[in-house]
Amino acid sequence: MKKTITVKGVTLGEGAPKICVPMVGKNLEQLKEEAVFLRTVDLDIVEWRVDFFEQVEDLEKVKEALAAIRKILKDIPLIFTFRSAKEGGEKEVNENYYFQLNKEIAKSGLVDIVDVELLTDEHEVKSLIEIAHRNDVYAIVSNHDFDKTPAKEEIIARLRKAQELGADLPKIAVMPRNAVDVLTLLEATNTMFEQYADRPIITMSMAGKGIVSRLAGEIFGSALTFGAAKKASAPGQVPVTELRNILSLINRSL
Ligand SMILES: O=C1C[C@@](O)(C(=O)O)C[C@@H](O)[C@@H]1O
Repeated sequence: MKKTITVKGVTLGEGAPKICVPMVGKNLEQLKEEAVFLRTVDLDIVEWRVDFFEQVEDLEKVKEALAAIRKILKDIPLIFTFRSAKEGGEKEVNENYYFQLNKEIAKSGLVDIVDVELLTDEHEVKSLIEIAHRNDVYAIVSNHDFDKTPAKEEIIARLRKAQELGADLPKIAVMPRNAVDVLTLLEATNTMFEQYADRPIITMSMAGKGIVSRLAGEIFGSALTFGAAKKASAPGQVPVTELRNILSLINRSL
């Protein structure tokens, strides 16, 4: 039996992939509005993409905004993600602040999952995961290639590296240049799921060409899919309502 992960009643790694919608507000007012709107959307998990927040470099402001978001979202599972510019995000901060921010938030009791990028300081990644676990917070260890799709072996190696570092949810997002690249991502996902995944994994091939990877996770082995409510946080995200219908259709066909 493969392990599943349950966050506030939402189980990843069982049945249809769960739907995560990113929040991309720039300031407190926009974030509050977004959170209120998201309460009306059929989603399973919310991700706060804090790199979109104008005051992300002020830890106290981040905590304040987070408290406001949590108050509105109530018991919806929440992922905290600072996506660096080099991996497709909005901003770059120095690595010290990146880890300080994530560690403080992991200790805050306000989030359920933190996302940490694989290609950062290994020692710091491990230490952040330890802190997260001590505070009952799960860790995604993620990697993004907005330029290309690495070889199957490389995709698997990165997901396994994330496992080795202690990730609860290894994740990789890659950019396809052609249809074969989409197959490469799906094949890597399937092999990882069949042979090495003792815990749920998250994979996607981005942009229009990669769409099948955001829909067919239940077949190939990806536990979470990112959908768009108002504004997408990455190319290729499918509107949530359509996403839920397709995920259910696939689930019923299996
Ligand atoms: O890592 C991911 C996946 C993603 O890049 C996507 O392609 O859907 C969207 C991001 O918000 C999230 O942090």
